[in-house]
Amino acid sequence: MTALYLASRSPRRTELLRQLRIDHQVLVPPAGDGPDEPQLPGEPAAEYVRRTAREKAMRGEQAMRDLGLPALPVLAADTTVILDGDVLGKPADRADAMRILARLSGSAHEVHTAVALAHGDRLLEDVSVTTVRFRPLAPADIERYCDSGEPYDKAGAYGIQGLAGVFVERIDGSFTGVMGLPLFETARLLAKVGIVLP
Ligand SMILES: Cc1cn([C@H]2C[C@H](O)[C@@H](COP(=O)(O)OP(=O)(O)OP(=O)(O)O)O2)c(=O)[nH]c1=O
Repeated sequence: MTALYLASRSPRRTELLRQLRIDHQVLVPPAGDGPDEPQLPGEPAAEYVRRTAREKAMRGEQAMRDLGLPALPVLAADTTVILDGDVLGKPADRADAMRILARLSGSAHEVHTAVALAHGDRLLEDVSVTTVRFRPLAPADIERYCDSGEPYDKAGAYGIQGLAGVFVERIDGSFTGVMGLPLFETARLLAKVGIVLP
């Protein structure tokens, strides 16, 4: 039986929720809804990621009502890579991916994944913050990685779960959070609306 709606186009989020064996239905607002809200002037990166996750959950809940679907909790998340206070989002193109990866090379960055759960008049949220340290990347590493096609739909132009795993010297935090849905925080939110894991 469907326990919740996942308001996300991210295949990683579906996969991670499946790992918890939670029956869910993907519910994305109609195409043409546009990209995520841009960062507001002066808005700190850490607040931006939380707000974006809340807005995704609220848009999902609106879509549930508009479609006349049975009322269930709506889960959404947003993942952002932060370096020196700058938000490194999804790369616009290859040159952008190369520029982002060059910035990540040989240093540590933070990955924030905010999770929001809308249910009735409640909007619950949590955030996972992970520090990821990259080894120094040679220009040839960056070229090859961009050729793989992996950077393009991912915040910070990399996926820890794929080829970029070899760039990661260490992480301090949540692997699933870096991938897009922190399972510890997600399970804790789901418990608050009575969804227990098998
Ligand atoms: C850093 C990192 C990000 N990512 C992905 C997770 C997210 O899908 C994406 C960040 O973009 P998001 O804007 O958080 O999510 P999305 O646009 O893919 O999906 P939706 O808004 O519909 O929920 O980057 C990885 O898969 N691995 C990683 O290591």
